[in-house]
Amino acid sequence: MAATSKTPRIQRALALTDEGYRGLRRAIAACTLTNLALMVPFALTVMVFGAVLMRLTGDEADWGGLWGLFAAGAVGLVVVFLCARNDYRRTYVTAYRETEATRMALAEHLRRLPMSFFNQRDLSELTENLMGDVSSRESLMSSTIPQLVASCVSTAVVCAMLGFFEWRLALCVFVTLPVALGIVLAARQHERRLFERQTKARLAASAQLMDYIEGIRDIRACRQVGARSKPMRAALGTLRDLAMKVELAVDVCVSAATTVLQAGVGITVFVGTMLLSGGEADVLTLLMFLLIVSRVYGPITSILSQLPNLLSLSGRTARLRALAEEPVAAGSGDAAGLGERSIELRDVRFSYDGNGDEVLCGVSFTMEPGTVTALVGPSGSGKSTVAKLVARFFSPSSGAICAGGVDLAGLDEESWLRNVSVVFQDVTLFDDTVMENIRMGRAGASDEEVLAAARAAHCEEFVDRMPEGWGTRLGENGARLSGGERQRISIARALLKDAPVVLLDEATSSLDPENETLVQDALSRLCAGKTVLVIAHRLRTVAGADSIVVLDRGRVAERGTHAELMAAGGLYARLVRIQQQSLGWSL
Ligand SMILES: Nc1ncnc2c1ncn2[C@@H]1O[C@H](COP(=O)(O)OP(=O)(O)OP(=O)(O)O)[C@@H](O)[C@H]1O
Repeated sequence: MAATSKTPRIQRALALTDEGYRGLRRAIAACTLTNLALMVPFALTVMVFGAVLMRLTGDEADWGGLWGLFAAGAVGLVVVFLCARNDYRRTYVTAYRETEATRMALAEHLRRLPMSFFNQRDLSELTENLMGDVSSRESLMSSTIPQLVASCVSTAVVCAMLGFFEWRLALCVFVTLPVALGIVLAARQHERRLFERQTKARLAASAQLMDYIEGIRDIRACRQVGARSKPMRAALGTLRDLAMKVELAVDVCVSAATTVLQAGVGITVFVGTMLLSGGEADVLTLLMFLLIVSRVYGPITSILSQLPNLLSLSGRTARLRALAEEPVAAGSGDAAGLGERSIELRDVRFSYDGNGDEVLCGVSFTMEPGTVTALVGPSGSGKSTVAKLVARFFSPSSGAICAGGVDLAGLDEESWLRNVSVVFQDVTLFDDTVMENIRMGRAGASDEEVLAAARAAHCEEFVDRMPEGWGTRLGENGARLSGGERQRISIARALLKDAPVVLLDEATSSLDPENETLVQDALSRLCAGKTVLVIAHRLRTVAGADSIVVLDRGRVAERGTHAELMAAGGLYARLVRIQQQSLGWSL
């Protein structure tokens, strides 16, 4: 969907795919054809009307010709039906297909963006982009743009035909059109600003709603129902006020333009009567013009009422374009085999917002292949951030993380991630079956392999209690699972993936002591012979690590084995002592 310099302007303006742009052109042609075909029955009606009028005024009517006109009318109706069917297929089918293609392309593009992008963007904003903005474009593609262009073409044809009959009356019919258009165009800047404010207010309101719904449990627990609903009420109030302002502005503008346009009827009657009384036009011509005026003003009025929406589309498509053109994560190198080599952090610095406070300030250490490195330190010292950088979810602001001497920044993100199994604190689950949620660890794994991994992670015990066992759907983000059950699913995924690098961030923090012992056993099997980075607050679980790195405020404070660090009597020894005192255990 990303545009190039050769992309036609309209395609770029509407953020269309190549196929969508071709479809839109075909839809416009089909719609124009329908509008022109619709003129045939109308022209025949005028001709029949003329013939009947001749009979009424005493002239000899040509009945044979009249029957011919009726027959042509019947054929015309069939042609109109066929054109309308083709028109429907082209416009609606094209719009719906393009909507689907755009959403899929954007979702796929989002998947390839660096994680830092999601740190700066709200989920509700992205949802609005993918659903609201694309839907608005769909409705304009299906029910506005083709009809608008077709109406302009057919109006121009009618204008030329009328000019051929009687140019002065034709001028009267259309003299008000430029003024009406001018009113709509003059108001567009004001309306565009209002539309933009309305979009911002909608985003703010949906962010407030999402916050409120996600936090409902805590709001109730803290008895904050009234207080927390205030910002949501304010955001919804702003949205309501802006919606009314937009409606009012559009309505006033369209009503004024339509009234000016309709004045053309009065002008046509006035000038027509003058011409008739002066003998410069006959009754038939005047009646024909009045008939036609009523026919052409309908589509023009609908164009005028649709124009404000069309003019507001530019803001929405600009957001779609910006999203589609967001640069994907850099690096394309193949990471095959690098997971089996040593992983080295070289003076890594990192801040989440790119230029704010540094979370890591020059971290350096090496993880040898097949060894366990434990990362410990006070809360907020940057342990999880290191794990995320090794997984390449983010890239260091400076310094480098190298596998086998190759900088991860130059590698294709997905290629590197094939080397890495992660079990993090926050487990993401999908609204799918237990089986498929575990199979995410390795797409294409057989049912037997999935079940073996699940059993090794001790998932069986809670899955057996579920109504449909392994086929039970987990609900949105695994809503029906406890924290410990979610972690066991995550461990099962990692076991199934069986990658050479394993990142464990508080992998057993939500488990009770009995389950923790069982899962530790599964984790030992997962980690055997792998390069492991383990983060755990309970220091006894990392005492056996080959190397322990102690982080403090984004810096490596100490490094060594458990015995060395205890002997050194530094931060690690102090943390161990505090835990011993609070938990009453000893090593
Ligand atoms: N997505 C984020 N955006 C901005 N800042 C973040 C983000 N994630 C973490 N931080 C900040 O980075 C710092 C380090 O966080 P990190 O999660 O790495 O610490 P940690 O040592 O793993 O903490 P804990 O032991 O409590 O899990 C913290 O000050 C935190 O507020």
